[in-house]
Amino acid sequence: MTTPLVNRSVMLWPESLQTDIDKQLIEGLASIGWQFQTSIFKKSSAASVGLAFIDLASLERSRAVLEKEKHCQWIVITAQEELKQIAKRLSLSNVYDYHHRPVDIDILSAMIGHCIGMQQLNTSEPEVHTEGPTKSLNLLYELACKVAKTDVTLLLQGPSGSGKEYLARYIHKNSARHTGPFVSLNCAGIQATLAQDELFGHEKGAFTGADQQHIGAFEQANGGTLLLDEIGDLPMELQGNFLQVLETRHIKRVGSSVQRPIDTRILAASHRNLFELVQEGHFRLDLYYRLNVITLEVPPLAARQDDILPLARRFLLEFESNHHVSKRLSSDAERQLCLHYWPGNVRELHNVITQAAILVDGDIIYAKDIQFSTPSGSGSSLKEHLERAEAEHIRSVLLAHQGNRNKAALQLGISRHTLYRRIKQLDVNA
Ligand SMILES: Nc1ncnc2c1ncn2[C@@H]1O[C@H](COP(=O)(O)OP(=O)(O)OP(=O)(O)O)[C@@H](O)[C@H]1O
Repeated sequence: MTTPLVNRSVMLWPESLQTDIDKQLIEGLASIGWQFQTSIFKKSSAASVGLAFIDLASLERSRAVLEKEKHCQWIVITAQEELKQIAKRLSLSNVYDYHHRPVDIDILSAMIGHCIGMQQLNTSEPEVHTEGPTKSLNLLYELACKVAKTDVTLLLQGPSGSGKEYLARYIHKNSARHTGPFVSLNCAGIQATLAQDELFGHEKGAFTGADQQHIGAFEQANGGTLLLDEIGDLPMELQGNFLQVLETRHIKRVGSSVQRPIDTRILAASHRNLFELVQEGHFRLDLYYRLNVITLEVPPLAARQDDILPLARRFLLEFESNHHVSKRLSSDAERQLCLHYWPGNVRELHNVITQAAILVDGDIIYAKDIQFSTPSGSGSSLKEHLERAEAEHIRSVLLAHQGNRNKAALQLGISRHTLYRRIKQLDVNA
């Protein structure tokens, strides 16, 4: 059953528009019922779709904002002559569509409605995954499925872009909480005062400028799951409060003395080794032990070669269902993808495929159409490529076991002696 379309909120970027044509477009959309939100950094926003007016001059700043606002699907509007270049250089997975001026209001309105509808479909009828694309992910996803049935706090580790949030969403969808909200909060780079507000919320009048009550992430995710991404960056002064929430399952809004119960499953993710942060004095040991009950380790894409083509095809199918255009990879393009080292992991693969699908006119993507945003591994031999993947995998397994070589060797299925030898030969930096 489809949820009725009740959400008419649309995010707007930039917050104040420069051209009269764009202002008129927004006024026109507002006159037919769309409500615009301009406080782009407010996590409590109801909008899951945004309009972004981008030109080449503002591209870099806009990209940073759109990338940060990844819970939102963006419809990008540009000048006709800049469209192709912007599509090529922006290439973000949360860009839903591109339009150039002059924009037809009715078409844009239908597109916004369609985008919201697609997201409601995705959240109201969650796809339940039963297996990952490779054997290594199958094991990981099987374990995730088991722990999804419990409410235990989990730590998800793995390099940036490897799929930690994807795994967190999978756990949420396969849990008894799947009809509740999934909220993701990135702790990286938030100042302590702002982070406290984002996590715990505040009462009206709690501080100068608090003219409205704000519900924090713990409460927004009530009945569902909260992912605290980059937990290693949570300011030290808030780590104690967070530990207390994990233990008491109560929170206190800023400016309130009332302890409120929360029914929120908490997942924490990090691309950094939390134990190292503990040793450096940046992360509390007691919180580390509280989080480290079960750790799920997502390997880098370079260490799961078998994933590259199934994922690439999955992204093309996703493109087809969003844009109603079918594209496929030639065998030389597939070879090219397999030779790349993917330092940006699955996110990079997603971007490369989406960009190629947008830019190629025909229905086949050839090797020449594939453009990597990171240095290509295609010049290296297969041996070099495999060695890099092996080194990366050994490094991530060692990190998962806080450098314990006995445990790492056991997980890797090799002897301790072989592990020592490979660390030396491959110059693994763990
Ligand atoms: N198994 C998968 N199948 C399909 N898409 C995937 C898969 N894993 C990751 N992705 C996609 O790859 C991109 C990056 O994944 P995700 O955001 O989960 O990575 P991450 O490890 O949380 O990154 P970061 O540490 O930077 O937050 C997303 O667009 C996600 O949808």
